[in-house]
Amino acid sequence: MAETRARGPAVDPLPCSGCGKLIDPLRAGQVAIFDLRFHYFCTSHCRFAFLGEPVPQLAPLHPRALRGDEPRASAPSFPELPVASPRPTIAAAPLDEAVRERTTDERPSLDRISIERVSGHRFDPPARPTELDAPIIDAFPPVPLDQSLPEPPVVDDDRALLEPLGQTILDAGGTAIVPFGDESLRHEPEPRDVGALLLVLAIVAGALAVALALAGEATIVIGARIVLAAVSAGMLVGRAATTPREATDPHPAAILTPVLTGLVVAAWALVGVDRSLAAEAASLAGVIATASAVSAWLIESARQRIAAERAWIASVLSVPGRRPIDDPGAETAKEEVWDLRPGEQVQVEPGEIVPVDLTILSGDVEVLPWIGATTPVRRRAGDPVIAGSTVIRGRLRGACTWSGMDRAIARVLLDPRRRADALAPIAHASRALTERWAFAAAAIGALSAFVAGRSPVEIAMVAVAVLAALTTAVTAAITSVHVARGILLALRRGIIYKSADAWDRAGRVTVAVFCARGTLLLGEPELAELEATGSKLDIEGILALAAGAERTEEHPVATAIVRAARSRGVRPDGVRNLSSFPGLGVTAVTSAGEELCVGSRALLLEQRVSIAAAEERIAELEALGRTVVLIAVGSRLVGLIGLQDGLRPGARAAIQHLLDAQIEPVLMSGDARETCEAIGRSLDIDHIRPEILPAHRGAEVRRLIDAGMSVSVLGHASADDAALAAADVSVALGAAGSTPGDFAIALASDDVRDAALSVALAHRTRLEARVGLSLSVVPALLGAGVVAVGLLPPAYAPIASLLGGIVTVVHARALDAKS
Ligand SMILES: Nc1ncnc2c1ncn2[C@@H]1O[C@H](COP(=O)(O)OP(=O)(O)OP(=O)(O)O)[C@@H](O)[C@H]1O
Ligand SMILES: [Zn+2]
Repeated sequence: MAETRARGPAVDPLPCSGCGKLIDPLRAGQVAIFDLRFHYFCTSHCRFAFLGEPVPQLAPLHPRALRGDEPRASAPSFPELPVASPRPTIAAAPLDEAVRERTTDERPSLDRISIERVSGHRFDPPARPTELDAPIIDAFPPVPLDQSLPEPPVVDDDRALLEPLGQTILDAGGTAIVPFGDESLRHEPEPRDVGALLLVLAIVAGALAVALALAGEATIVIGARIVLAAVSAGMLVGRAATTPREATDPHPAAILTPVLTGLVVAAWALVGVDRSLAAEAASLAGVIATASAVSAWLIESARQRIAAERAWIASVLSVPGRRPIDDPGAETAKEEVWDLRPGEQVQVEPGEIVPVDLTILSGDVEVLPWIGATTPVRRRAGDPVIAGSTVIRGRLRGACTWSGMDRAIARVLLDPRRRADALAPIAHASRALTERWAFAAAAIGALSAFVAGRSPVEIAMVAVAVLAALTTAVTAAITSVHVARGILLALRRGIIYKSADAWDRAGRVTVAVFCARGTLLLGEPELAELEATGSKLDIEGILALAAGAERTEEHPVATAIVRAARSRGVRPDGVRNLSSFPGLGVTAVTSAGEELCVGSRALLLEQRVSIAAAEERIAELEALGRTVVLIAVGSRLVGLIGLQDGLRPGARAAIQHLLDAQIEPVLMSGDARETCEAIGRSLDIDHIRPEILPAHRGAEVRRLIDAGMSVSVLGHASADDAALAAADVSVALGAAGSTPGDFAIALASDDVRDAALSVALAHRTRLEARVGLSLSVVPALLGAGVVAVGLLPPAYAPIASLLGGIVTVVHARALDAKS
């Protein structure tokens, strides 16, 4: 499935709102929201045509000039011509200057995309502790969850546009722009419009059917009410038949069944002798139809914002790619292409959006690493970059890893077959509730009415009322609204869930294990202490031996020691017979022929070196959070080195996010217990797993899982692979877009806060989804119960359910407003 549909999200073509020509909505040149509806246009011309506004003085648009591949000097006849970047450019707030610099000779252009991002929260570059003895302090105060999310795109229905979202796709030829083409298609109403109209009619007719109860109980009145209810039902059937079904909608039959059976029961009651029962049945039919229509309208309004944001992201992702040309002297790459596939090479120029997930092959670039990111980061060869990132500086050449619907962002957000809001277990469960369990509840209601000895018509009314109360559009789809919001909130931080299931598991995590080095710690320790423990060697001699032993090692500890020797002008000793013990240290033979051992206490104990003399000092340093490396020559301890690693920015905030979500943070490290405890104290982590050898990390994680916990592991691909692979939920920093990892959650950033947020957010949204479902189901169940035991007439069940639906949607929209 690696290379399905490389052309990007596949969507049915829609007519351009300006000229009517059929276009792919995801590649529309311009997208705008008017009157709460999306409009797609081939070009800005079409947009002006649609708005009935004059086209600004762009004069004869010359496609070649528009493409910007002709030097400005050679187009003197179009002095006012805005030179459009051939592809969308996202100007992010903090980088405005960078982009402006590049385009100073360009006037603000209509065709150039420019989505202003409101910069909510900015990350500053990680601060390195300068003082070696600096205490472990967090460079950043905890960021409250709510505050840390950047602002969403502005969706304004007041003709202030969600400014042009796509970019004109121009033919290379000369006649690409057809400003006013086929007018005949222009006012063709869209299915969604028809659906909205039918809903309004259904509500009006249904409400009339109920209101006419005031006109008494004459057969003719009851008959008229049933007819009105039938009209209302007809509108709902018509809407179901004409409006395309959302992936998160329940089967229309489930929603329509109570509406239609309500009518049948009313008609049945009408032929009976009991006039007031017939009136009640007519009311019930009217209430059900009205409630059903209102519920459909409510859910539409609840998902309006996420739908807009989703469409916005889809449109940003719809950019063409470019294959690099092999002639290195050439200025620009070849034609724009839509069919990039995994493995192919891609070239992205500064200012352009990355069209596919890729791994950088060459180029040292600065990018905004995801859609909506506000802080540029540096990426080099070997780093993954996801589609939707914007290259700020430097030309990027990469190998496509995922394209089309397989792109990291598209997978759970846009692909109808993988959308998390349709497939998440909780969304599935609420649809199943309306599609199946509601029928069981109706049967139970009918049974209790039967036991109470009520008439067949009454029994049928109770059954229909219970069914109608539980099968509402709000109940069926509200959880998917919450899930979608969670996915979108996460995307705004570059957090990518692999699947609906991964999101769900993340929401159930109880323990978050940090692979300490590089995740909570900077992974760049500095030499803080260098001490001799005997009189055999001076400190320079000790450092020379240690550096000699470590000079071929790649461990951060080794790098720190070699670096310290170099900066002090100490020449590493020419040691031989190096052998390295992962997670412990190294042994060797000194140039003088003595046995040398550089490493942790565990290594020295294994080599039968007594460390009793220095025990106290070691404990002292470890209590400060130092990694203590011991040096022994000829089985005697000669010296020790204290290394100080700093906390990564945001480490404390990351822990706070977890604690807030009631997830227990665990520090897993190869370091000594005392050291880990010191780090744990400074971060508020109680649960420490120290002195775990690299080879044992997977087993350690499995042990936690066996103890009944749901474990996520937060770490880096390759460095922490063993632990990540064993986790219930693996969270890989900086891995979004890369191929090899099969992580439940991949981050586009390298920020440990985002790693913590990825599980905390899933927790929070999962909880919100459950609250939403309860708000909708509990009143419905109460109403159904009251009606089933005969305390109130049957119509009260759908009414209670409708009130619940209103509260549910108010809750969802309040959360929207907050996020
Ligand atoms: N090359 C080395 N030289 C000296 N000591 C080493 C070396 N490699 C490991 N050690 C010692 O073993 C300990 C454990 O190392 P390991 O690589 O397992 O974890 P770590 O560096 O502490 O990272 P983490 O905190 O992520 O587990 C180190 O703290 C250090 O004391
Ligand atoms: Zn058009």
